[in-house]
Amino acid sequence: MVHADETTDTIFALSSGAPPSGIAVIRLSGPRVRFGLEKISGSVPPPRRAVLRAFRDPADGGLIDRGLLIFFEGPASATGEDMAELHLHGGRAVVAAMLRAFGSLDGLRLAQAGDFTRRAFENGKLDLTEVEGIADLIDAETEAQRRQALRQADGGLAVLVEGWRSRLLHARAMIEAELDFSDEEDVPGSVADSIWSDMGDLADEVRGHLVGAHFGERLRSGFEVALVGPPNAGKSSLLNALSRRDVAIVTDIPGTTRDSLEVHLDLGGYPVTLVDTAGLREGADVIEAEGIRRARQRAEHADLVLWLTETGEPAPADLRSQRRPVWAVQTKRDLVREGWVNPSEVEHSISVRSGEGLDDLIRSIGAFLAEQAPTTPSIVTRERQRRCLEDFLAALDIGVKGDHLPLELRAEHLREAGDILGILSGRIGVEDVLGVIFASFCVGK
Ligand SMILES: Nc1nc2c(ncn2[C@@H]2O[C@H](COP(=O)(O)OP(=O)(O)OP(=O)(O)O)[C@@H](O)[C@H]2O)c(=O)[nH]1
Ligand SMILES: [K+]
Ligand SMILES: [Mg+2]
Repeated sequence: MVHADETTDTIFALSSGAPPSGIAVIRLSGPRVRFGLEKISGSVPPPRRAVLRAFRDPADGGLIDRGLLIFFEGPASATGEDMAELHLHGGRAVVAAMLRAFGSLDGLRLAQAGDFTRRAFENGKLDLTEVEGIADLIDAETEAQRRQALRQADGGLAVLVEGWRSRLLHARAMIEAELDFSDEEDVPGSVADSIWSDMGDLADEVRGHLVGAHFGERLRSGFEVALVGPPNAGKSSLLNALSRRDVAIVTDIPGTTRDSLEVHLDLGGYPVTLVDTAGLREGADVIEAEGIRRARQRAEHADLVLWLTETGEPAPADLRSQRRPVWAVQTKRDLVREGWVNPSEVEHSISVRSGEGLDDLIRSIGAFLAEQAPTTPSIVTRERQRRCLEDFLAALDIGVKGDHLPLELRAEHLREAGDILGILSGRIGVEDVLGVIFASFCVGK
């Protein structure tokens, strides 16, 4: 897994945001960090102490900037290698000159996306689920996302997996011992019985963590709320009102929206993808019919469907037949006409024009999402993690429930289960997964 050419290089990159900014942070990692610091700032400061230094161009000694310098001595650093941080003035030219100066030094190169985190992973500072947590922490846009990502970056899943792995190793060792002894005819009793009951408990524990997996994955990627209803119901108007932008075209012509359109919102700390769809009606032209097909499809995959009509009538049966809830929402409350359902009788009644009912609707959606949250926070947040744990359970269950199988075969399934945990934490066989995960990072992380 360790590539000699990559780890012998010393990497550097701008780790703070795009200049100009108040301060820019350039990070370095690798065996030639000391050499780089000597060339640029004259000497290597004592580890973990911020010192004020002049940074000079190694070519002509010209002053580039003055700023803070911190040296971290490996292996007690984020990557496990020697590292340094330079805090500079965050001007474009300052940053460019500094990067150019480091690039002119032998054995130093600009880092690629995710290089620093990759080294931390390869040097055993992080397991793969922690790496995934860090990626999510950087991407987190809402409070609930931040908390979930931090739990994972902090080793929430990694610690569990490590515990499961050692229980599995213990079980396998006991079974190996039993297999060895069973050659001798007169060994009494069987240790394996207690082992299998512990493995059964382990399976239940993992199953428990999978219960919240769907919520965890949705919290990471966003919950989908679909706006569905007949033409002119006011779907696009509601999308615009909730996102406080003119995202969708609104006209009094039925069939204005022909394709699905989405916006990302923060509703009560939860990430929500709000989807506007084409109005559902019979006898539409080819383009509109395709839009209607997509609308139904989006509704099928949504976590919540809002059925918008001017009358507040319930949604058609086929929309309500699926598992996720469908709320009937009466629109244009400001226009409520005689003979129509009294707004006090429908659950949600709104007017985009007057603003009535909008806050209530937002609150209800937030409360609905909060209700979905499992009582213990979900620790599984990605499809990759969930699939690993499902495969793990499948292998473990064959072992646990296989009293009719020879002990060797049951033990073999435990070995397989252990390998799957290794894939989950990134210990084995994951080169292809690694490429994808690290490429999703920014340069300098
Ligand atoms: N009075 C009033 N008019 C509204 C309200 N909401 C929407 N409208 C009007 O209703 C008409 C249709 O609104 P849209 O948001 O385009 O409706 P839609 O459901 O997206 O329509 P399609 O995309 O054609 O299916 C527009 O003329 C809006 O201005 C409201 O709360 N009160
Ligand atoms: K319309
Ligand atoms: Mg529309």
